[in-house]
Amino acid sequence: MRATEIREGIYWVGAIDWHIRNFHGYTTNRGATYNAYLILDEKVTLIDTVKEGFSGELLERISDVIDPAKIDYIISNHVEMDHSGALPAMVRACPNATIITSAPSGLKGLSAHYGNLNYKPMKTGDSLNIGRRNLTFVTTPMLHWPDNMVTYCPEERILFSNDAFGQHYATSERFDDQTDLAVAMEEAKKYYANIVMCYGRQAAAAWNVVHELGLDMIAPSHGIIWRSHIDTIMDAYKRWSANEPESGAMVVFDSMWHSTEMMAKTIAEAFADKGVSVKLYDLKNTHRSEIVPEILERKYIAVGSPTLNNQMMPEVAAFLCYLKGLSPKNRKAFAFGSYGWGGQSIGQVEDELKACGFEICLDKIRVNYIPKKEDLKAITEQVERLFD
Ligand SMILES: Cc1cc2nc3c(=O)[nH]c(=O)nc-3n(C[C@H](O)[C@H](O)[C@H](O)COP(=O)(O)O)c2cc1C
Repeated sequence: MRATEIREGIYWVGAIDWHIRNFHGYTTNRGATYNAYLILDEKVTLIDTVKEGFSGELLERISDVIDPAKIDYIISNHVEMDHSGALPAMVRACPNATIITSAPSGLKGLSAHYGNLNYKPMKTGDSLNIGRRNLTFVTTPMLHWPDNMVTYCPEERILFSNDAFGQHYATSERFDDQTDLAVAMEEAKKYYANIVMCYGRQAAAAWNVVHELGLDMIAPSHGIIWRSHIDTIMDAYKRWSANEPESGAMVVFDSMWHSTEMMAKTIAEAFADKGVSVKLYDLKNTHRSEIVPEILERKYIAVGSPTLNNQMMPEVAAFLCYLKGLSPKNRKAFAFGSYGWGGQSIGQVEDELKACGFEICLDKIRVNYIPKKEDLKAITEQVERLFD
């Protein structure tokens, strides 16, 4: 396995996880990469490691350019195990290395995971001279763990951005201009929605700092490296972190016997008839991590569930729980569903939508058993009135 030179003396030495399809509950249909970068300078520096189980691949790629024992610094931009899992193996292979981490949270987090190693904590603005290059550290707390930081090399105008700007996308290509940009952007959007969205305020603050740097390259810890389409990904992050979609709708439901499904289709049609772009998702067929990216660009969210044993459907509950955690802002929402007798699910869905902080823009829509033509007509009129 070979290293890929991304700039003179700077190599990608990460691992490609072609087969992973579930990353802590997030579907990764295109696999993933764990990116690590090796800088050859007076002090040999490794930026991030890889997930445990891929340390052999990391060591093989490093060995393609240098004896790993010569590494002086291992920079750990983020404690999470997809970036630090190979740290124990690296410490064994590079006995003289100092581990650079953020202060205080990186130090605390790495110590909790790996015990007492040779750590050197850094604060925002601290720099490390490694020879003809300097590396400057900027902590980015809660983007998306307390310990996160990014590493900037001013001489190369490269930002090693860790999870920011990443995508779960296994490819043999390393750069944005070597692969299909639409796919990279789709995966970047999915990554932002599932991992970063709940920290939109921090993302917007980080965006302002990164924007000033005039970068040649953004080298994240997952997926392809941005060099030809930096503006495209920066513009998308600005839009997503603003969290203020102007239009668009999505209808998300589960259904046992198709009544709630009929209501969902009617609601979707009503949005479309009003010229509002709409997406319809059946939670039986689409995983929640594939639905949430759509929320980034949509203002209206309608969620439907029939009543099952006095409750909403478990898939709907899981979706709403996930959504609440991701906390999209400035959305309008309403609940709907079919029921047999008590019909508690629809109120439960509405309560959860309120708990998400959404404005309830329509009274909950309830239909007893199978919707009749008049019920569906009434639903259409209710939704259309939103735009009168
Ligand atoms: C296993 C089961 C449990 C149900 N429990 C309730 C219930 O507790 N309260 C209620 O109002 N309706 C209950 N129902 C009735 C459904 O909510 C009703 O049939 C509804 O029309 C189903 O909508 P759907 O076609 O979208 O699945 C239950 C139905 C089934 C199959």
